[in-house]
Amino acid sequence: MFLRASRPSLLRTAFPAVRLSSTVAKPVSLKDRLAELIPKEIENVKAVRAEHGKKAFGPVLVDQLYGQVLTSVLSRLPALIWDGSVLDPGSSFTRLFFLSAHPRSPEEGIRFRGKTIPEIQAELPKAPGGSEPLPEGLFWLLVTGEIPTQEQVAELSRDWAARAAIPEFVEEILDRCPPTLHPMSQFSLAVTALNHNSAFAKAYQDGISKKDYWGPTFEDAMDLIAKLPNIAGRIYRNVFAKGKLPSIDASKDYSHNLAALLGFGDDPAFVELLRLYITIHSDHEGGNVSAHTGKLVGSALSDPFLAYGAALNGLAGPLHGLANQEVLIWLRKMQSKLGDDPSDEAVKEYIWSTLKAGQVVPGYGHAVLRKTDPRYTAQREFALKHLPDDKMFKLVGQIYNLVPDILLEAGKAKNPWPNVDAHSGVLLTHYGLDQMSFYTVLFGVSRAFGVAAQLIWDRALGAPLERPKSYSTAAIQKMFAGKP
Ligand SMILES: CC(=O)SCCNC(=O)CCNC(=O)[C@H](O)C(C)(C)COP(=O)(O)OP(=O)(O)OC[C@H]1O[C@@H](n2cnc3c(N)ncnc32)[C@H](O)[C@@H]1OP(=O)(O)O
Ligand SMILES: O=C([O-])CC(=O)C(=O)O
Repeated sequence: MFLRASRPSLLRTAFPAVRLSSTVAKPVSLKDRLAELIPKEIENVKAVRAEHGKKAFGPVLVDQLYGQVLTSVLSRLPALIWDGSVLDPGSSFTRLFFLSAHPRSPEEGIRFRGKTIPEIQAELPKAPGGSEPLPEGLFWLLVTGEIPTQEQVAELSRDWAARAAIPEFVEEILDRCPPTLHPMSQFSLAVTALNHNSAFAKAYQDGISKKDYWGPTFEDAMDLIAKLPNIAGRIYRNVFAKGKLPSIDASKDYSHNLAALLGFGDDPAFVELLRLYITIHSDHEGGNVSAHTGKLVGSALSDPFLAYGAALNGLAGPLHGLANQEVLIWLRKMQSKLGDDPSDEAVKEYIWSTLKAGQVVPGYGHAVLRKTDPRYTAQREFALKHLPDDKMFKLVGQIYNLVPDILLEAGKAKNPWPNVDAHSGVLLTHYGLDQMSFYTVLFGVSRAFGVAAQLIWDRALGAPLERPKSYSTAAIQKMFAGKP
């Protein structure tokens, strides 16, 4: 709301804090003042980028600090150590520093400790009668760099089952959440509250030496992973009124227990899907929002529960993990508008209408990948094997044939190909888990594996506090003023 200074004396009496000039209106509300300042600052930033954008600032260009030109600096600058997984070793560095001298790398996608998804599918231990890898084996691989034996994996299943119970007060927190509170907010609340029993926080208070940090961090990391199925199951049953939570079965693997807690334990195909799902969503090197947040918060020696609670809040954003929910909402809207069997022309028009409305096509594009996400391909192969005739699966395939050309024609997205989130919801929906606001919780259960593995190593190797330098636009202007 703006006050006109037409009657200065009256205004001064009623609003003494308002500074008046005889001619200019001054907003009294902070938001109104901000609304005035924003367009001016947008112009100012444009001018700074036009004048100084191509000037080198350390290893980067000024423009890259603001992002979007050439490529956002943060997704290219080697800045983090992350041991569990890497997207195309070497190529990002090459592209940042030797852009013109080297051909563009194809960015083939994730490797867990050097192994591609098909390789881990072949090499990691399976459940009796199962054909998908057990996430227990993936965690062993992330932590040690080694493929575990069947016995080692069985021991992890038993250990996690033994640690699975959550404190009563955490159950109460969840039971008191309104069902309208998003499942990811409930998830983050519960994980943060687990810090109550953190072995690391206690050991730190008791004066543990730096060289011993990794021990209690390991215990917390194991507790964190072990307790997630009970938290996820409780949220699912509370929010969607799905009845009483069963107990953990110590003779079953992690994914089987998670499926049972959600009410799908009797469906072997769903259990297999969860094994694949948790394995492939676990880790995507260190710079993605959730993993990086976990590492950043952990660098302050916040315990693994606090660090992972923070990571979950990042995963809950629609440009990151929540995109799997957004994909399903988008597909459902498309189906309700165009019917079950739409023509390519109708689908194209729907995709264009999304872009023209200033929205992103969910499930497409990526900050680092430059081709179809191999996690998308793994899920597509699962669908071809288990649900080839599913209508929504067919729609996902149809969209795959149309979106990349449209994104290329629109001319903004650097990667027109699908990411992991373009496919996951369709698989879950097929088995009856069609409450899309819950999907990112499952992603969160899985991502804990990667973040926890790295937190253990960060404490073992004495990783430093993370504190990047930042600059204001005014500082940039001052620094480069008058310089060619
Ligand atoms: C597990 C995961 O986190 S995977 C990613 C999940 N997220 C999604 O699927 C959401 C849709 N995708 C996107 O929004 C983006 O591709 C991201 C967030 C994944 C990557 O973002 P960026 O690294 O900034 O991508 P990029 O450099 O290609 O962006 C350049 C422009 O293209 C646009 N763009 C990128 N992807 C898309 C898309 N799928 N639909 C429409 N526009 C897009 C960006 O919004 C940006 O526009 P702007 O210049 O107006 O700001
Ligand atoms: O790597 C990224 O930025 C996003 C992503 O795909 C993930 O975290 O799984």
